[in-house]
Amino acid sequence: MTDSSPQDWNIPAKEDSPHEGGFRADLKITTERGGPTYGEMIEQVRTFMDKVRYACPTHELADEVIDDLKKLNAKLDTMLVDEWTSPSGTRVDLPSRGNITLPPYEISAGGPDGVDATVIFRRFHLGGNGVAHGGHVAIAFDDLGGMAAALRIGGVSRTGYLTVNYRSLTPLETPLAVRTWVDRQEGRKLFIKGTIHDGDRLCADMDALFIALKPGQA
Ligand SMILES: CCCCCCCC(=O)SCCNC(=O)CCNC(=O)[C@H](O)C(C)(C)COP(=O)(O)OP(=O)(O)OC[C@H]1O[C@@H](n2cnc3c(N)ncnc32)[C@H](O)[C@@H]1OP(=O)(O)O
Repeated sequence: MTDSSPQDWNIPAKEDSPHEGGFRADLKITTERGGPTYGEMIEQVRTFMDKVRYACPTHELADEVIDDLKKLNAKLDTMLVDEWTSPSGTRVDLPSRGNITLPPYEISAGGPDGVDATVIFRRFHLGGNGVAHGGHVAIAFDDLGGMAAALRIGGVSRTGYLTVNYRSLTPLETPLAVRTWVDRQEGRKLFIKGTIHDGDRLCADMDALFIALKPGQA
């Protein structure tokens, strides 16, 4: 935590926050929270992060940006809610459900047989030499692999392990085809596979284990 605005991030859930265990048990889907321009707000933050990644500000400009950001942070401080009622992660109408921490993806098909999505790694997902950081590739697989597991079992699971094979370079700012699916299930264990393609070229594939949470499990 920086400077003068200490923040208790562990804001307790309210009584009507429908959660149980490690993830929300009763996923109340709404596209209302955060208002009609929430997606544009998230997009502006992503664009800002793109600029930050490549900008070399003067001392004066850095100070100006710091002042502006302090004002914005103070504005958001007035509206912080617990994680269960934050729109980030539940806005199914937005790329990556409005979750700012994820590379933006859009789902084209999803069900018990798997998930098809298009992901775009942004400029701020740069690893080096103009291509995506491998960790960000793994994040895309983790979320979309978890989604394939969730759609199979109709409940939540946590990642046990996740192996990524980086087969070729993963470009930035390019729509990439992601597919994740349940390869097999043994009780609570869901063995998930996934691929990311740039056109016909395989960029990476995934082999993961997700474990369905028991009721109330953290
Ligand atoms: C739609 C949105 C999707 C979002 C998806 C995001 C998913 C995430 O990122 S989750 C965050 C990262 N993951 C974590 O933090 C998980 C941390 N670990 C845990 O909480 C626990 O270890 C947990 C819940 C995974 C499993 O614990 P528990 O419920 O006690 O199960 P446990 O009895 O140990 O294991 C169940 C089975 O899985 C096996 N198993 C567990 N972990 C592993 C592993 N890493 N490798 C291989 N097998 C494993 C066990 O051997 C056991 O097998 P069997 O039934 O054949 O004996």
